[in-house]
Amino acid sequence: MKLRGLYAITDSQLLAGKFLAYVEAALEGGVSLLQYRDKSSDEARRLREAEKLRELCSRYKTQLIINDDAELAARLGVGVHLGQTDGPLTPARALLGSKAIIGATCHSQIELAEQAAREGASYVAFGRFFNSNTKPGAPAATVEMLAQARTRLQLPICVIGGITLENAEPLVAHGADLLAVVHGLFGAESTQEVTRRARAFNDLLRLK
Ligand SMILES: Cc1ncc(COP(=O)(O)OP(=O)(O)O)c(N)n1
Ligand SMILES: Cc1ncsc1CCOP(=O)(O)O
Ligand SMILES: [Mg+2]
Repeated sequence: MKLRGLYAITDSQLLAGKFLAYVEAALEGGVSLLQYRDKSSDEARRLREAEKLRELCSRYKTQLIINDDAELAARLGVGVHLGQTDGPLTPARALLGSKAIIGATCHSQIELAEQAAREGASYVAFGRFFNSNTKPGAPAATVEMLAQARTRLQLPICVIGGITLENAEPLVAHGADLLAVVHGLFGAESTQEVTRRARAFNDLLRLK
């Protein structure tokens, strides 16, 4: 099945004290991929939280992806997202097997995406497209580059960086399959608003 839809990404600071409630609210609204993104080095906590997310995801039939850490993904039997400095794709594919979802950060470079495709990525991610509070220093990408990438790549294309319900439409129109969102989803004031936003992202992608 082609990867398409809302790609919710967790943020430890933003979700402090409401982590599982907000994640479940998003899943309730419809999430295709959920990424566990925790940049801390507390491995025990990371394992504990990732296990909880795996349980929640299996209830909602959502695919769990671990950021940065192919070993943790292998331990849990889930997918992984790797940036340009998070280790090579080929050994990750060998470790996780042919069915695992493996994503690759390609910033704004189509050549990186073509290489990731050759090395077995399941999707490629471009961005940031807009200003991002979560990762302000990420290299910028443009809609023009996205349109060009769409003509050159067969793999599902994920877009990331400052995406909200107000600015996502041109990205979908220019070929994005997956909308990866932190603040635009989890920055909401209530669980009800998280669910509403998730549904609205799915409407934008014409999935529901
Ligand atoms: C879906 C998705 N796209 C891009 C990234 C960024 O990955 P990376 O460049 O490795 O940066 P960190 O997220 O690890 O800080 C991502 N995590 N997910
Ligand atoms: C991890 C990452 N990589 C590029 S931008 C970004 C952060 C996305 O978060 P937000 O949706 O809050 O901008
Ligand atoms: Mg990374």
